[in-house]
Amino acid sequence: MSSARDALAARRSRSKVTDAAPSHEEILAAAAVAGRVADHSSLHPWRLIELRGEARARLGEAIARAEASDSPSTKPLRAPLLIAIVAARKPSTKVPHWEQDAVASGVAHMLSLLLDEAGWGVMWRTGHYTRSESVAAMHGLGDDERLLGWLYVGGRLDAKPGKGDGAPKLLDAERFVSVLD
Ligand SMILES: Cc1cc2nc3c(=O)[nH]c(=O)nc-3n(C[C@H](O)[C@H](O)[C@H](O)COP(=O)(O)O)c2cc1C
Repeated sequence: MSSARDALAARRSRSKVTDAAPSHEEILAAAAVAGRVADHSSLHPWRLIELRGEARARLGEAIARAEASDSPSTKPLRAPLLIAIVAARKPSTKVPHWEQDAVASGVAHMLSLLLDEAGWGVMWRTGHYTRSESVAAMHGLGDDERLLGWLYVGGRLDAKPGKGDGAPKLLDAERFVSVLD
């Protein structure tokens, strides 16, 4: 098992994946760990929805309705498994929605990292239709739930030499970190 530092330094998004996909049990195991992110008042303001098989085609139809298009979108078919990230806002006088959404986003990043570390290809995707009514209805979202997009998950293609097979470059953190004293 790699350290969190090593896993994050090596992580990269994979836009093209094969038809292999992690099982529901693997997603449950990864979600149990991803849900360990800091969570103000432990509200657990998130949930995940796995879209497999025909559900991806139904999402394509919902996207078409959002776009007033005659033909279903084929975008959801780009991976065998889509994991919808839902910010499930809970009633709280102490924790505002933006803090709750930060927790849901954190869970998605951690889940993405864990799946990448386990050898799967992952890419977080959205679109201008992400918060459309038809897409919300297709997922069965409640009034206090908002989609943050989908993790597209599948098997990794063999890396072509020289293409995406090296360690990603780390950021020049001096640009993003300042000090007040
Ligand atoms: C909330 C969110 C939504 C995103 N939506 C898209 C998207 O719709 N299309 C896309 O090409 N990349 C999208 N990205 C960016 C990719 O997931 C990925 O991070 C980016 O291509 C950079 O690659 P890297 O993760 O290997 O550094 C999104 C990322 C986040 C966090």
